[in-house]
Amino acid sequence: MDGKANLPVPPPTANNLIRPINPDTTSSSSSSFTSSPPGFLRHVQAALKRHRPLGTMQSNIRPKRSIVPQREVSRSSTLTIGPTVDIKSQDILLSQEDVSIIPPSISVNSSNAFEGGCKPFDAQECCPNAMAKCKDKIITHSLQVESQNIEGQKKVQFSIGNNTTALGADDGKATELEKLSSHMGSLALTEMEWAASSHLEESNAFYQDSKHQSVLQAESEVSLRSEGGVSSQLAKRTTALQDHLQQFRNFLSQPATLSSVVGPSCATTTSVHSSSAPMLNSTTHYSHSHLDGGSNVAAEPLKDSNVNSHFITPGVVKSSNISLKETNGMSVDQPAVAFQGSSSAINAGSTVKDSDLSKEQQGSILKEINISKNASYNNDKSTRGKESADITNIQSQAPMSKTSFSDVKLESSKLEKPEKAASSKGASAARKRTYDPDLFFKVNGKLYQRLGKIGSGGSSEVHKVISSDCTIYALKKIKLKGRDYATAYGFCQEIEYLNRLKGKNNIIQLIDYEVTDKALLAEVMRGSLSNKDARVKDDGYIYMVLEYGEIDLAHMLSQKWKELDGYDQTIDENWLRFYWQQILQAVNTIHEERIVHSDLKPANFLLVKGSLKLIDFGIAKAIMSDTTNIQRDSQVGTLSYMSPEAFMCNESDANGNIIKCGRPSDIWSLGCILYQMVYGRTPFAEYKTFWAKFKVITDPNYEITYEPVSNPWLLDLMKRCLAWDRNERWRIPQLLQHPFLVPPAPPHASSSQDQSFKLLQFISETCIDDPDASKLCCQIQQLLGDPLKLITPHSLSSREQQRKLLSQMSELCLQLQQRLTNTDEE
Ligand SMILES: Nc1ncnc2c1ncn2[C@@H]1O[C@H](COP(=O)(O)OP(=O)(O)OP(=O)(O)O)[C@@H](O)[C@H]1O
Repeated sequence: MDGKANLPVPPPTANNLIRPINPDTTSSSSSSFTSSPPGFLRHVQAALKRHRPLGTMQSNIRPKRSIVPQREVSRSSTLTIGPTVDIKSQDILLSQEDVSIIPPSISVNSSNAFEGGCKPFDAQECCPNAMAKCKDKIITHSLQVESQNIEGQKKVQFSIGNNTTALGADDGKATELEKLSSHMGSLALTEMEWAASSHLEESNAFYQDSKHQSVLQAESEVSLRSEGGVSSQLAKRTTALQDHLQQFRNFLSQPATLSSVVGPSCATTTSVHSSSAPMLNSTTHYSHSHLDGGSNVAAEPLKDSNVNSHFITPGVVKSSNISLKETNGMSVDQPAVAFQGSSSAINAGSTVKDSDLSKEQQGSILKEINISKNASYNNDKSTRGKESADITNIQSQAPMSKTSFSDVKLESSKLEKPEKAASSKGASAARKRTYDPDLFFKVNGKLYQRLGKIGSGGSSEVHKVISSDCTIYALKKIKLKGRDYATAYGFCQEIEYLNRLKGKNNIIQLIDYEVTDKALLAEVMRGSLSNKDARVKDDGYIYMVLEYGEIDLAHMLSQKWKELDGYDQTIDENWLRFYWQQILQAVNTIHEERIVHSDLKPANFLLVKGSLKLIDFGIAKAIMSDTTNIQRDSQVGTLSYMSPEAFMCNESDANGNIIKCGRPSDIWSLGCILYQMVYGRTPFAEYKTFWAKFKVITDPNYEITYEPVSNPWLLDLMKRCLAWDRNERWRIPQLLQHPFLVPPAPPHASSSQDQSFKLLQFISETCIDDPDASKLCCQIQQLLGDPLKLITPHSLSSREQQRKLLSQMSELCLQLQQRLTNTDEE
């Protein structure tokens, strides 16, 4: 679904003064753009308000403040685009289940979904085109409550079209706007400031006034300079701005993936060319915008403002690395280049004159772009070498379609060289690359912008983040400080397991990780731990960047039960089969790798692109090669899903043997999950406290209650998993072949088989309520009807194989006979 196309268009009102969008410059649907002017007018007004000392336009624009409420527009947009999940009710259900040990996992709710400060569409602002690509992704992936979507959507609209429409909206203010365009550089920044201040209003916990003011001040300075008021103080006074620029620059300066720069999916971008009257250019071809931008710079540097406010994250003005992308895009000559609109920040920067400027103004378009970059970042020479490296790097990946551009690229490299030298000379001015930890996580040098907290487990917090190539990930952060080394070691092991399970489809994929305590990690990787009892003193963290899951099974189940509520229905068997099979396959994958998960529960199965994947190997253990069980230092798992042996781990059984946990312990947990899928509650849900649960689960004579279900195989399946004696529990390969998942094939038509099946059919009909007998009938039927399932066609001719099959058959017949005798006696 094209989220943009679904944005509602507000009815035209007297106040909604929208200049028609020039069709020449707008190639995509304009519906989304027309919805944004009011927001942008507010935005322009805010910008102008801050420019009071520079002009007198405020009074002209003030009346516009009352225009169409943005939020209403946004709200309806959200409703058409994003599926919402009633998190609260699910949480309630979960909390019933995990009463004593682990709280429900996904705690996305209105209060915490964006805890951490940054709202999802900050990312849109950082990299609008790539965000256009992943806008839907964000919306559909989000488990955000409506109010958050509203905020986010508002920003979508803002970033899509508000600049243009707002600038074009008010004919009456054209003169002022033209005047204003001479301050476009500052306006661009002021718009950014608006965005920042808007964030400030909306999430003031994260953007302090002081920071904002410093951006504001620096921006004003830049605009003053753009009027010719160049002064040597500028360098100093723009420092605050540079800091903010630097933060986002760091974010964008990470190696960009090719797709983020040139992918056709980055097709929606907006730029406003003030010099040719405010226009909207939604699917702007790069070459076009590039030429525009370039010529504007040359002719009227002060007017050249490809005004675009995308490149603001709250409190952070985007940096000139945007221009790197632009440069890259230029060499690619692809339509719709990501970051095309970035020239606002760049060109705003270009109004700042420095010694390089006059030389470069004479040069090619590329040179002009470099001017912008150089001007914006003149003070940041220490990082410029890196920038140019980035350029080269990105360009080397980009397909070249025009020779002229290749020349430009070379020229670009040449231009960079003297600056590299200058940068090394200017090392004293070098500033440390910084980033705001409230807004970003840094993992192995890569920045990930926070989008909100997804949930927190017993030991970690998990955040939704976006990378510089606009991919959404989950970032799990585990604090090590204060933990004993053994526990910290366990956390590191999760990394080891996830590395081992890389490429396995049904296991969540680890994208990147960092253990800040390198010594600890080294020990884990070596498989040794010398300092077991000591506590981690340093402020160490483990960061894990993971594939992002949209929803977990716990929430899916609770949704499913909510749907069925009041209809007196049981859960759809095919739905159950579909997901149960995926659950089994995921657990089979780790069991084959000799890993026992030990904390299987619905919350640890995540839906990623339609498939269930297993997460959270925090307490998983590897099975030693000489055993099938593992010994644990402590009780583990989530109470409602814990096996009897997990409760009694390391104790002695009746025969004096040490009780260990192994794969069967996971099978028990799977039984509890299946039970919950069938009945909507776990088998011991009625026992609320730890001790009550402990008592019944560890009692071998306790009978689990199974309400009648229409399919006896389903009942049988649950019992196979929830056998108290761990040796009686089925293993996953058997479970995958259980008749519930693999229903017996109907009898073949051949007459000889017919006869044998008739006998079996007759027997199975008489013991329909006896799953054991039915299963035996089914196995005999399979053996008779399709022995090749068990052996190869070639081996069927071998006498030995035939004897084996016959003995298998007689064994099954004997068991069936015995079973029928037993039921008669009962
Ligand atoms: N890759 C992911 N994508 C989306 N959400 C995730 C992801 N990983 C974890 N989560 C969410 O965060 C919650 C906590 O994560 P996880 O279970 O890994 O942490 P934990 O501290 O080990 O938790 P637990 O208390 O279960 O031991 C999960 O239940 C899940 O809702």
